[in-house]
Amino acid sequence: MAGFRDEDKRHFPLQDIKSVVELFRSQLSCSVEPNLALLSVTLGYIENVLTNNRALNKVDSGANLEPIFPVVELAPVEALYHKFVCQIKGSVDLSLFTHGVATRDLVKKVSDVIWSSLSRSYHTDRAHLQSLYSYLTGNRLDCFGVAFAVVAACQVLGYKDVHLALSEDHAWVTFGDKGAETAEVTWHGKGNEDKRGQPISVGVAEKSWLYLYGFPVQCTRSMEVAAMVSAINPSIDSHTDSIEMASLQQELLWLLYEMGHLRKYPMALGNLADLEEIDPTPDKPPPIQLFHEGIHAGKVYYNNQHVYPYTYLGGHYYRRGQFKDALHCWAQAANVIRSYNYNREDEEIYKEFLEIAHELIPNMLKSVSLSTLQSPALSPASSTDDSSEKSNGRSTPVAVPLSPLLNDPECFAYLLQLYDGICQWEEGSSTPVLHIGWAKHIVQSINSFSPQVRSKLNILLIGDQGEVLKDEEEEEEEGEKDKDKEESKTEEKEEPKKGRGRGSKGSRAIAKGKGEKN
Ligand SMILES: CC1(C)CN=C(N2CCN(c3ncnc4sc(CCF)cc34)CC2)S1
Repeated sequence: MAGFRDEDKRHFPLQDIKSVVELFRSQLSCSVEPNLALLSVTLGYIENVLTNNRALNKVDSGANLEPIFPVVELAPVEALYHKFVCQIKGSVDLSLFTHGVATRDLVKKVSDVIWSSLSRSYHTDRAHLQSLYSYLTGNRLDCFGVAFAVVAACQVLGYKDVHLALSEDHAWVTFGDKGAETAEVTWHGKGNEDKRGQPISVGVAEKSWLYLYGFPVQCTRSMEVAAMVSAINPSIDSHTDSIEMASLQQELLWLLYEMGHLRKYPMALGNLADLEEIDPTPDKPPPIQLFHEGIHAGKVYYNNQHVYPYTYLGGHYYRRGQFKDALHCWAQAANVIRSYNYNREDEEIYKEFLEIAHELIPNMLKSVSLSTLQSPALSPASSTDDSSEKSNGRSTPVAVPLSPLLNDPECFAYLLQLYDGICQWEEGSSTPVLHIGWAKHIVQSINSFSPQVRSKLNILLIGDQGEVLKDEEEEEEEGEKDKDKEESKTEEKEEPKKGRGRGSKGSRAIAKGKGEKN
């Protein structure tokens, strides 16, 4: 694996965002695959300068201290790259391994080399530990960074078959013919024994979200570049982001988007959409389109087993006050999680649903109730008919109608689908999901809706082919008829009830407001 080629060197010294984008463009455009180690060192170097809140790299522009983009010389980047190459080639005796595709022993050996060179103790969940710059200058990597470093090291050793596999909260590698083999190369979460060297099969069999039912993002080299760009962390501290670093990430994600490398990467599309929501780039597709492209990718390439595309969009609608659309997204997210069994390593997605149910939805219900109370039509001071004021000197209490959201049966149906999905997630799981705190919020949320709406609900039974099996009224009418027939009917053996959950032919219920169009 050679270092920077001449056409790459001409971009140095990097002076601004544009020069970094052009370096990435030339690395991604040429016939030889992009050099993961070189690009990761370059990004890590820039991130380190722009997010270290040392005053020295800031120019006092009067109003506030503006960090200036660092000048990145070729020499220090190439020096760090060669340090990586020497360490990897010096630790792996390739004569012990077959040429061509990698073996499990090779992958495990590379993982051991990275693992054993990490510093003894450091906080692994800190920021800026994702790049090879962090590894080479501080011997520290987070769990994603270890997996990425293993893939970059295998690239240095000449193995083109070793690739990064990404779930929504874990990373591992694929290798061998057609990338058919899998191996753990890093740890996951806290207090879990690492399974490095083992294939992924058990996690998939357990139906845990962490392994996405065997539908992870299988990266190409360009998607591994997208992963390192997605992993950029612009935060200087918990309250401040480096504008330059966020802007660099945004422009690199647009480069990758335009080259088609985000097409099968829902989370990177979500990252770009979030950045665009904060600071829109002129003449680019709007965030809403990117979020929907992420959902579409999840459906087309990953059997709709990914949850984050729906919670990315749900968060976007929530922040814009489009609460019905947010509820619909969260119901669809729950519809994905229902097919999994909860496992102790799935805490991240548990926390996601907990925040939706215990913070976002209560805040939403509170805010729509408050806005109704404060709406001009209702506040006595501004009411047109102030006769009540004159007659008894006190305004007569005005019956406060519930906000449209709380009168909308579809919103109520989405709320029920959200909770039903979480309940089904728990069914058959080794670890419980719900506790009494959930019940409190479920009752509070359901009670926020008007009694009328809650009575208007109509459950349509939809078969696996999408046909309407029957709705409640039909069911009631049939119930009447059945009673009449019961006497005459001889006992017949009932069809065994079809199971529920993934892959079963069981019907599913769709809750709609009465009289809704189908
Ligand atoms: C809807 C959300 C809560 C917003 N941000 C989210 N994420 C931020 C970005 N994330 C990611 N973005 C790109 N690629 C990856 S690979 C991976 C698993 C560890 F390797 C995580 C992740 C994780 C999820 S999900």
